Amino acid sequence: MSMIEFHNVEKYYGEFHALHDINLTIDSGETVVLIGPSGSGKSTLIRTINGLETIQKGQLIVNGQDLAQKATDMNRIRKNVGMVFQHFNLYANKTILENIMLAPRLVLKRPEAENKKLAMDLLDQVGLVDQAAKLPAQLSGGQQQRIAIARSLAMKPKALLFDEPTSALDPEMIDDVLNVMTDIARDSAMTMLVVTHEMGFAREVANRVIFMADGRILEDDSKEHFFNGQPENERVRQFLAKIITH
Ligand SMILES: Nc1ncnc2c1ncn2[C@@H]1O[C@H](COP(=O)(O)OP(=O)(O)OP(=O)(O)O)[C@@H](O)[C@H]1O
Repeated sequence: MSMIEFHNVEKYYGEFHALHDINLTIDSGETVVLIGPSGSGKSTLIRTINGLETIQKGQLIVNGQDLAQKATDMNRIRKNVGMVFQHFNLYANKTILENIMLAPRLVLKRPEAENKKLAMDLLDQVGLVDQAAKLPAQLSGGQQQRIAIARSLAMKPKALLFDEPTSALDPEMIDDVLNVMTDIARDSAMTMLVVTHEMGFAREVANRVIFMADGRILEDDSKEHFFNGQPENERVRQFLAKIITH
């Protein structure tokens, strides 16, 4: 079953044409990595999926709902589709535990004891159970990002979108975050769409790799073909040669 479907989608920022004729289907349970040069539209594409950006043309269906229809309830979409941002976006004045418990309490009305138990289990899963009472600023960037992931998981979403989750981190913290993401990709049935420059992660866990440039999808391929075969497109080959030698 498909979780996300783009049909001939076009996106403009004023006059600027940011997404050109996007056609893309992501099935439930797939892990898809989205790569491409800076400014190619990766963030824009991912942000349209939970309505943070609107599209001007075409059709975008998420979890069976057409985002262009007025009757579509964006809150329901966001309940089912979580997002992890580059800069964590934790609530600065709330404890780590509260950060995780807040949305399930307010949106899902999950009973308090059950909510707390799930939050503690998730803290355990991301290796930070001893940090529950702290404030976000008392944690490292890598720890904050793992909390942001736990917070998204607390909503039990069907899909998780990651927008460059490790680009703001010091190098020594990147693996801790990627390991958490790898475990989710392997152990859960969740759909994951990940914008990242971490090719090791893509090689290890992606089912598919998508390459964008200038607002267009130039390549949409199985991981095996993408890394082992020769991508058809010259720009994709150049991009790969550059990042892999770095
Ligand atoms: N709110 C906005 N208003 C106008 N233009 C925008 C806006 N957001 C993005 N853009 C433009 O759209 C294009 C695509 O941006 P986007 O952030 O989606 O690219 P990206 O591939 O995610 O880049 P990066 O890897 O640098 O984050 C860029 O040219 C950018 O300047």
